[in-house]
Amino acid sequence: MKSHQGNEFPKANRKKVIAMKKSEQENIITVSHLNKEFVKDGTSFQVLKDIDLSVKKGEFVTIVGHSGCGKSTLLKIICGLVSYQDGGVSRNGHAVSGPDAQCGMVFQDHRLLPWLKIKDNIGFGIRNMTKAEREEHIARHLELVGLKGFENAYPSQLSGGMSQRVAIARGLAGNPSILLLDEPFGALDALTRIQMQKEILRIQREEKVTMVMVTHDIDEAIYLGERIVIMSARPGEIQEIITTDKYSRMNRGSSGFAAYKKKIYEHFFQDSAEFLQEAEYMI
Ligand SMILES: Nc1ncnc2c1ncn2[C@@H]1O[C@H](COP(=O)(O)OP(=O)(O)OP(=O)(O)O)[C@@H](O)[C@H]1O
Repeated sequence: MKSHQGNEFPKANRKKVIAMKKSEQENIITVSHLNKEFVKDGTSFQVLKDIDLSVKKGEFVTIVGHSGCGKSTLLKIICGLVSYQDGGVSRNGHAVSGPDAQCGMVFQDHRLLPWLKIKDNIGFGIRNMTKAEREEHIARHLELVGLKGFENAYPSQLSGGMSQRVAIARGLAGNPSILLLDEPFGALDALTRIQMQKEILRIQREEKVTMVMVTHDIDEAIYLGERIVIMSARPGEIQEIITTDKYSRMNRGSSGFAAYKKKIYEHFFQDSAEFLQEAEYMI
């Protein structure tokens, strides 16, 4: 494998991805034969191995896998925040060469700037707008995430769920065609989390944004994922991609939902049937 550390992106891959893209017009994200190594204490170790993943425009894809299998790294590579060794990554038909406004990202911790009001956190990256346009744009995004009236509040005055709403608004404020979400609801209580899952689907529908979400919550992965990507332990490889149907996915009590759950558990626990039985008994 060719070694490639730092923030440069392999030139050969750019051409390869652009050529490949012409035959796959409908894919807004294309990851092909991606490998990623990190170096720790002078020794390199492989984090991602031969990742092939295409995401269609408007799709909602979820990713599940063991801790440390490289899920966040994969999102950061797609976003252009982290470089890679081999393979190709393209967004909107262009090889990724760094972060840009076409791709927003939301992290588990909201990363709001505590000294800025909510409206200024959302508007932080907005350029090329008049003051009036900017204010209108921010107001629209606050309304989108259900926080109308909170423009002058500070992050410390918001709950965890509200802060994540602001982070989502900020991620969408640059009008990206892709929003990558890295465990965005991981720190929320169960009820707020379910509420946020509904909200993110509504937002995706209204904004027509393609979304890829990493989650540790298998129910969440099923409920949101039109396709669920299951990754192996490090080095992370794609083990299976499950395509879900809307009815089963969105009905948590349905037999279809339970079948998806069983299938996913089987990847992570050898005795999944026993595990599920035990879980039921304990309830
Ligand atoms: N910048 C870095 N330098 C060195 N090693 C890194 C770096 N970023 C991540 N790693 C390592 O790469 C591996 C994958 O990390 P990553 O955060 O992508 O995993 P993950 O699947 O998202 O984990 P989790 O589910 O626990 O968040 C881990 O072993 C991590 O320590």
